[in-house]
Amino acid sequence: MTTLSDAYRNAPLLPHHIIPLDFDSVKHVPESHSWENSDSGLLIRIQPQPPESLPIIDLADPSALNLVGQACQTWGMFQVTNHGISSALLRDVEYETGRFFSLPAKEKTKALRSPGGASGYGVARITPFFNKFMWHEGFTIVESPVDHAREVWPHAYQRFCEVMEEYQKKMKELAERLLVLILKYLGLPGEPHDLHWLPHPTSDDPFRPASCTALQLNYYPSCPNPAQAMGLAPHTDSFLLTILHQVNGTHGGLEVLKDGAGWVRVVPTEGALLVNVGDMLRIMSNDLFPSVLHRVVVDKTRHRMSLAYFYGPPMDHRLSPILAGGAPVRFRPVTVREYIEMKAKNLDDALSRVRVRS
Ligand SMILES: C=C1C[C@]23C[C@H]1CC[C@H]2[C@@]12CCC[C@@](C)(C(=O)O1)[C@H]2[C@@H]3C(=O)O
Ligand SMILES: O=C(O)CCC(=O)C(=O)O
Ligand SMILES: [Fe+2]
Repeated sequence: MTTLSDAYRNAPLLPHHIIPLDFDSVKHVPESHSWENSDSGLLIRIQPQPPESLPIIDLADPSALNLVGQACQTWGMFQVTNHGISSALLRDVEYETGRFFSLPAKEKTKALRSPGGASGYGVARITPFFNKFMWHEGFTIVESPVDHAREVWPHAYQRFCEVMEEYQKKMKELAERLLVLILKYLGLPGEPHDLHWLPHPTSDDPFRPASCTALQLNYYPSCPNPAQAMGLAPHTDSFLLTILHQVNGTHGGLEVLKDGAGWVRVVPTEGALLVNVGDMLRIMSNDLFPSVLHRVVVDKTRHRMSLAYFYGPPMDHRLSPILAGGAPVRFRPVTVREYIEMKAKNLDDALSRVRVRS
């Protein structure tokens, strides 16, 4: 079986593209982290637009299928309520995430991601594509975090692992529930032969191949000069769907690039989870659903945390557009593994490399 690390092995990172700055030790934004006069500096300016609120969809609503489909088509992003994730579990993951990031830098680097690996502590994977560093620390979990958690807490790693594993289990159920709706909306025919990795409504296959998933814990320290810094640089997510939980959601920080309007702030709704379309779903929808560019801005006094769960098909699955009614094909087939490798090497160009030119 191929894993996420196999896909990343061919695009290893340099050490300075793994180890985050010790943010506790700085009083000013260092040159390495100042985007003000860099190519992407223009991007930082906060737009005067009022904050946008994304559609909020109640999953218990009988018309959820259409609402979800419409939101994917217009925004590529929406919020869900009645999502089945208990507030107790959310509180537990928040607590454990905070417990990790509040450790001294020296302790956190014990869980450092290896150069060719996918999991562990470090800067965002997209860092090498920008000439400035982000005001951000991440901890990527692929399946079980036990190996890294043990390095950090040799005797007290269990609670962290239990909570993160339970959260991933619940996230997977939610992601699959959403995908079944979305694929129905796209007009998937009755017996999807090559989609046997999705749960079947009536007969669940015990030999169903494992989907490719990851959980990313994000930490954005407070920043002495937010106008100079970038929390997370503009990117689209790679997998089918991302489900985002914003800790203490009320103050936000996430922004999306909206046609004609520039960067607009997304206001989180308490208790709702945010879902966004990734590149792989864009391919499957034959470009009907946009995978929107988003970024994170930081705050002068408050740090921010978020948990992003990424759900994709199994590594060896061949992605191709689902075509309802003879539309021209916009993307050529590509396996999940190939796409992840392309993205690791080319970032934003990855999608255009699978696009069929007309
Ligand atoms: C399973 C995934 C999805 C990854 C890569 C890998 C683990 C971490 C994810 C993120 C999280 C932060 C933004 C992003 C752009 C990044 O730099 O790392 C994401 C990326 C992607 O969606 O491509
Ligand atoms: O922290 C956020 O709000 C967004 C995180 C994100 O975009 C990601 O992890 O891919
Ligand atoms: Fe993202």
